[in-house]
Amino acid sequence: METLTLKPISTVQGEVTLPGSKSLSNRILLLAALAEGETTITNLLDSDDVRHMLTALKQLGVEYQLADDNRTCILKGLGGAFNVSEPQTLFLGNAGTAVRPLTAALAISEGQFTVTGEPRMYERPIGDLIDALRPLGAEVAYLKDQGFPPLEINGQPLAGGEVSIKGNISSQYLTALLMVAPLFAGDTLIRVDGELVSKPYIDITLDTMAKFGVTVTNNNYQSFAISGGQTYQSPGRIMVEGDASSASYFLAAAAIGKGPVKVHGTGSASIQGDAKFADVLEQMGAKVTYSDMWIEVEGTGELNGVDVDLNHIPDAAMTIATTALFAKGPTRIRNIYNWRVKETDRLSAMATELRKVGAVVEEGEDYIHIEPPEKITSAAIDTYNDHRMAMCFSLASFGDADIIINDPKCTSKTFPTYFSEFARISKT
Ligand SMILES: O=C(O)C1=C[C@@H](OP(=O)(O)O)[C@@H](O)[C@H](O)C1
Ligand SMILES: C=C(OP(=O)(O)O)C(=O)O
Repeated sequence: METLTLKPISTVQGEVTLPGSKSLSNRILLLAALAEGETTITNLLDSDDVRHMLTALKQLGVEYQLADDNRTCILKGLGGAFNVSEPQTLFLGNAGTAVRPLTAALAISEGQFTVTGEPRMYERPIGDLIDALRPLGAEVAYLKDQGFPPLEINGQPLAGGEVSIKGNISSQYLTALLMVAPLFAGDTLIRVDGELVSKPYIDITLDTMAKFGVTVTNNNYQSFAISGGQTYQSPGRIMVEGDASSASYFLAAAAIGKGPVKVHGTGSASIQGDAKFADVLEQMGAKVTYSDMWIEVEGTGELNGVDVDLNHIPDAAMTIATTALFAKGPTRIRNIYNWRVKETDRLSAMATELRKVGAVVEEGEDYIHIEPPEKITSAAIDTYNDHRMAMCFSLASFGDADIIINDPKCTSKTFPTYFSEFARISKT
């Protein structure tokens, strides 16, 4: 196994141009494929999750040209759902933003499809989405465990209607249903059954749909009304915002060290919920400046632990867990049960690895409580094939000890060049 040794650093300083947002890249690619007209997508993320979406679209008959750097894509929309004569097996890795929306899109397309992925994807639930699609007439079968991929889908046009969906495990199921609802023959009313997690991701979905010409009536995230028989319309050109979750590591590093660090590509005008991550750093004591499309953080020399509900920013929330190593007093991150069904069981993985560097950690069913150590212990950090575990633990190198990151290349899911960017702004 490859490892990366991070030598102790004292500060970070500089500017980072963020790679494109994963959440936006995969939404835009799918809607551009379903839309009428040609779309030029710029600042597309070049990473595993997006590559899986691109490969799947090609298999589904979508024509596109990718620039040499994979960041500009000119895509010819189909003007409706997919229509494929040969059965297709789509390998979607561990990309939730590909598996969930594509499953819904395939369910309404003509053809026979098998959705496969990495072993971890077979442990990540999808039953709440299938339970919503089946009453509408979708034919989806589980090929292994009930409620989990791999899936076999016998696609066909659907009529729409009234449908309930659970949103307490992942917002991606609702996102998937919202994205296909305009293509149903008739009107649709989606009712969210119970609690909805990760709400800001629904804003990303609705905003992207609007950019492709479809308006949804959002009744306070409890129900959504969508007219049927619509066709998405290409906006012509569309630029992907910088990834706000990827920004969190650099901003937290500035809060721990001295900074300043300025990230370009996300800011107060961003549609991504994770752009609000810096508010938590501010609450901990950092100085934060927002402009529309950049964020700057400067350390003040004092970081305090916080007790926060971070359900709205589950990905960037992980960055607070390792920032907490350098805060005065304990930090508690609450309402994050669904960390358990992401790239790994992140509550368990985070607790295990934080303990290795000396923190005293309580792992609750849906929270984590972290007492920072007096001094960081040198450790080899396991990353569980989870890009965010690897990126979060780069922050532990602010202690006076070597930090070894096992399998650093797992950042390729969303940020293949992360460690070189981190090294570029690091000062020993
Ligand atoms: O819709 C999206 O783009 C995402 C939604 C979130 O998932 P959940 O809704 O499962 O929390 C987030 O963790 C994931 O990285 C991306
Ligand atoms: C949870 C994540 O990914 P996915 O889109 O696969 O759910 C993530 O990127 O942290």
